[in-house]
Amino acid sequence: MEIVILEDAAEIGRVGADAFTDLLGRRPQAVLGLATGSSPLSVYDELVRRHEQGGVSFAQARAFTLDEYVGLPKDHPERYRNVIDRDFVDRVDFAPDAVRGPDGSAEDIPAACEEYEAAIAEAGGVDLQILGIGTDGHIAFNEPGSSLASRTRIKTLTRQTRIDNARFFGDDVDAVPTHCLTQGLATIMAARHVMLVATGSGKAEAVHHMAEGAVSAMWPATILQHHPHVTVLLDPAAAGRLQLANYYRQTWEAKPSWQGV
Ligand SMILES: N[C@@H]1[C@@H](O)[C@H](O)[C@@H](COP(=O)(O)O)O[C@@H]1O
Repeated sequence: MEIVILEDAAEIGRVGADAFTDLLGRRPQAVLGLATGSSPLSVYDELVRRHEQGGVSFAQARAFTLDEYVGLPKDHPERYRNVIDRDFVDRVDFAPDAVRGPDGSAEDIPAACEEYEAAIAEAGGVDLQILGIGTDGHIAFNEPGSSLASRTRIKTLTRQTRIDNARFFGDDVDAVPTHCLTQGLATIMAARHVMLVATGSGKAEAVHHMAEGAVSAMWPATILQHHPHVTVLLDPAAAGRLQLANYYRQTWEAKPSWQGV
């Protein structure tokens, strides 16, 4: 796991966008994994800026999103599919239907989850997956206790996650759906490169467990310790509880400039 402690969200945006730009330069048909939430926004904003300047195109790429609330109407502004369209997809040049997400309004939920897994596999798997992390160490919506071998499925959201996300639902925790569909931990682990972004002191404990704690379903992001290519982009506040922070800083400073994340 490569831990990179950067100055602020703007620098995270630049380093994160470099990984996408390099990949799409080498492989325009790359398969991307997109995440909703505030953490990836600086990366998306930087990619949009580069796209507008002609520096990167998504026209041949495909993408899969991580998760979706169950039961929100298609036009609900907080439906994750609408959020990712607004935050990123509609601001660049993806082809129509190039971006897919789990179908939270499917009548047959288990069949929709199986189909989603099959679609990712058929596309050849995800080349680069961007991720945020929850304050309790969840990734996508894999809450504590999730099977480390899980695949796309329906999950019940924890009270904490519903409280964390109530800010998007007029601060009304009861308006936050109780269930979601989410890629499983094994689905995420199959991505060839995982890039996790975290900012702010609220994420410091989860980040410490993820990078330096014991691998456990209680902190689902710890499964990433078993992944061969993970890049973690942090601001100093999110890195605030890392025991090896000085070592991570030295490693990044000593990295040859030609070598990307
Ligand atoms: N399902 C999403 C996660 O994918 C996201 O990582 C997390 C943190 O969100 P934020 O980046 O806004 O802190 O929130 C939600 O629970």
